[in-house]
Amino acid sequence: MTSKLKQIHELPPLSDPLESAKRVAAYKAVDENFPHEATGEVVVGIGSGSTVVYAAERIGQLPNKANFVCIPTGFQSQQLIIDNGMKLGRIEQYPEIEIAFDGADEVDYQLNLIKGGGACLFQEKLVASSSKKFIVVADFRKKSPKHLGVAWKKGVPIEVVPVSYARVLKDLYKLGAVKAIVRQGGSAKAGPVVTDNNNFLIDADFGEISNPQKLHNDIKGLVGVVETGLFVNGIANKAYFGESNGEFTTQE
Ligand SMILES: O=C(CO)[C@H](O)[C@H](O)COP(=O)(O)O
Repeated sequence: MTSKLKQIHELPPLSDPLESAKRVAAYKAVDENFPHEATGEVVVGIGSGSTVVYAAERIGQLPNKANFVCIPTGFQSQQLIIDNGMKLGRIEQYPEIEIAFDGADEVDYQLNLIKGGGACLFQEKLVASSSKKFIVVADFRKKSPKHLGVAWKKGVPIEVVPVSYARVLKDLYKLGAVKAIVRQGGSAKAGPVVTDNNNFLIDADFGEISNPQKLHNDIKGLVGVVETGLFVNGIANKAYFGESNGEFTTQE
């Protein structure tokens, strides 16, 4: 069925080269991993952010898209599914997902990720950890030369129950954070960002993270923490990176 689709090299480049990099990563990830020939129902996870927009666009171009049930990771992703004419499902109905596509803020050499720059980390982790195959789509800026905390300098996003934020901030400093702040809405909203789950987000900078699994476990053990943006322990199967020269690279 892929042969009926326009191939990526047949498409005109986008005006912003960074957008072209995101598109090539996402289209290639879908083309090479999506079960195109499936005739029965396929449950697909759709992540959040600006790169996964192109993955949803590509899946929406498939002629058998009526067979797919797409599980969102938040409000933006729900809109993406609807806008691309795909069937929307809920994780409560489909707790087992065949394949999920999502972006990342940083990817290390072992395919550990920092996610949550778009404030959707909890549902993103729920969907990714419920998927048999989890494919990351990103542009070249997201690759870390080695550890997490090198390319992404804004800190590890952590979703917390609102009433616990002050306590968690103190505890994060005890765990070694050099800076921890409650994410603010800025000019778009006075006060903190409120997630799709009605929680707050803390961004905690731990510098270069040599043991992301341990850091995740330590943060997850704090009272008030719902989830961390450290995606570790082999959760991601493969990453596609759009490069600045219009090509793509992979890591698995
Ligand atoms: O984790 C995320 C949202 O919570 C995004 O996937 C991450 O921020 C990457 O976004 P983009 O593709 O726009 O760079």
